[in-house]
Amino acid sequence: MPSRPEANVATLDANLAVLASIFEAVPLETLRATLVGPAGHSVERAVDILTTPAPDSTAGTLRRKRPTQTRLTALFGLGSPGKAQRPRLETPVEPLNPIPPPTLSTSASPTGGTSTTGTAAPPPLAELIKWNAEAVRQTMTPPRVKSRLVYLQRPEDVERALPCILIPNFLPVALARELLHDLVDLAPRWPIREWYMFDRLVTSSSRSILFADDDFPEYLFSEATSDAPAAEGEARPKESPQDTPATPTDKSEKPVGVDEANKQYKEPSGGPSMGYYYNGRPMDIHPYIDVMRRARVLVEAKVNEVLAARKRSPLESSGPWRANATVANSYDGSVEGVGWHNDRLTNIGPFPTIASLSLGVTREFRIRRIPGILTQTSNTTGSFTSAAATPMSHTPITHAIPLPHNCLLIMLPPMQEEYQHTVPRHTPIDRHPLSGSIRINLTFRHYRSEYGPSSNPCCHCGIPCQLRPVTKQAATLGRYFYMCEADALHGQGKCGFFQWLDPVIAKVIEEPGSR
Ligand SMILES: O=C(O)CCC(=O)C(=O)O
Ligand SMILES: [Fe+2]
Repeated sequence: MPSRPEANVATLDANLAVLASIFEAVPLETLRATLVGPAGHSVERAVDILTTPAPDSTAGTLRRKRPTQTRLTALFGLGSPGKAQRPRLETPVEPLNPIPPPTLSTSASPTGGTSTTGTAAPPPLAELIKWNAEAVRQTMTPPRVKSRLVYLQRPEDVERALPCILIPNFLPVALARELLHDLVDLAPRWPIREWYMFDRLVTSSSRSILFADDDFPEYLFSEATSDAPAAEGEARPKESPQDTPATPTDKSEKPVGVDEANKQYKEPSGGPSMGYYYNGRPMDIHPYIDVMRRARVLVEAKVNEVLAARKRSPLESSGPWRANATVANSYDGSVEGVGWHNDRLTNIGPFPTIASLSLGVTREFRIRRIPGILTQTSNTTGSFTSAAATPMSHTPITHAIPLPHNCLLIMLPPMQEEYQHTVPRHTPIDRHPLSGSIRINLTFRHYRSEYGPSSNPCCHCGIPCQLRPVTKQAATLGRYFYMCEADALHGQGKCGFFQWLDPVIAKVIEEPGSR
C-alpha cells in the first residue's frame, strides 16, 4: 500500500470513526492514541487494546472463553447484577453501544460526574491504555452517572421535548384488540436473539421477529414444500405451530405459524445481494398477517400526514413513507425489556421515521441523547435538529414516556441519529385485561429499496455490513459509514472494513472544507 500522508490521515479518520461508534463514551483522544501507537492504524488492534484489562487488574476481565454466557444486565442498566438467576440474559435486541456513558473520566465521581473531557494534558499512551482498559472493565458494574428522569405523559409534552409524536388510542378499539389477540398467540414462536458482544454470547430477553409486506424491497417469498430449517444462527423456537384461532376465510387471514409460515423468505440469487442480515446472521422474515395490513394502512396515513407538515432532509426517502416492514417485540412480564440502543439504519437509511405501536400492558419507554454525541449547530439538510438538545455540560436528561395499549409513538428524525431508547425492566407492572403481563410492540418501518441487500456492501468476512452515523467526529459529523459486524456473529473481532455511505449522498451534507 502506498503510504501517502493524506491517505494515512483518511485511514486514521475512518478508523477513528469506527472506534468511536463502538466505544461511544471513550474520549476521542484516547481512541486516537490507540490508533497511532506502535500498532499503526489497525482497528482490530485498537479494539484489542481497549477491551483488554490492564495487566494489574485483578477483577473480572472482558475476555472469557466462549461460549460462556455472561450476564450483561448491568451494562444496559436493566437492573443490578446478582439478583435471582434467570434463564436468559437481559440484553437488547439491537446491538448496543458496549459502553455506557458514565465513569470513563478519571475525574468522574462514582455518584455522578458526567464530564468525559478535561483540559489537562493527556497522560502518556501507556497510561491511557491502562486507564482506558480499566474504564471499560468498570462498565461491567451498573452505570453510576446521574441523569434526571423526566416523565412525559401528555402528547404536547412529548412533542415539545423530543423528536416524537405520541398519539393515544390510535387504532379503532376492535382492531387494536384483534391485533393484540393475534400477536399474543404468535409471539411464543418468535425467536430470542443471540449475538456476541466482544467475545461474550448474549441473548435478548424479549422475543422478536421481522414481518415484511409485499412491497418489501427485494422481497421474494417462495412456498416451502416442507418445514424449512431455521435461518442459520437464528434461535428459531422449537414449538410446533398452534391451532388456528379462527376459521379464516382466505389465505391472507391465516397467522404466521400456520399457512403463512410455509412461505419462506428466499434470498435473492444470481446477484451480489446476500439478503437481509442482522448481527451478521441472515434474518428470519415472515409475511405480514392480515390484521397487520389493516393497521398498516392507518399508520401509514398518519405518518405521511405528519411528514407532509415538516421539512424533510434530502437524505430521507423523498416519496411517501411506507410501513413495509415491522419489527415485532413481545415482552412477557416486567423483567423482559430491551436495553439502550438506537435502531439500525442499514435497511431504512438515514433520518428514518419509525412508528411504534404499543399493545397490551403499559410499559415505560425511556429516551436519552446518545452519551457524548456532538450536536450539529448548523447543517445543510433541513431543520431536523431537535429542540431537546441537551448541552453535555448539564446533567443529562432521560425522558420516560409510559406507553399504554393502543398508543402510537412516531419517532421522527433525528431520533435514531441522536438519541437512544430503552424499555427498562420494571418493578411489578399492572395487568392488562386482554394480555395480562404481556406487551407487544410493533415498530413499523420503511425499508427503502436504495438500502436493500444488493446495495449493502459486504465486509472482508463476507458478511453484509451495518450502516451507522458518525456521532463523535466533528469533521465528519452528519456522514454515515458501513462497517463490519462479524464480531456479533462469532465474537472474534471485526475485519476493519470501512466504507463511507455513497459519496454522492454524503456530498449533500458535507460542509465546505470539512475534509
Ligand atoms: O418495545 C418498544 O417500545 C421498543 C422496541 C424497540 O426499540 C425496537 O424494536 O427497536
Ligand atoms: Fe429500538
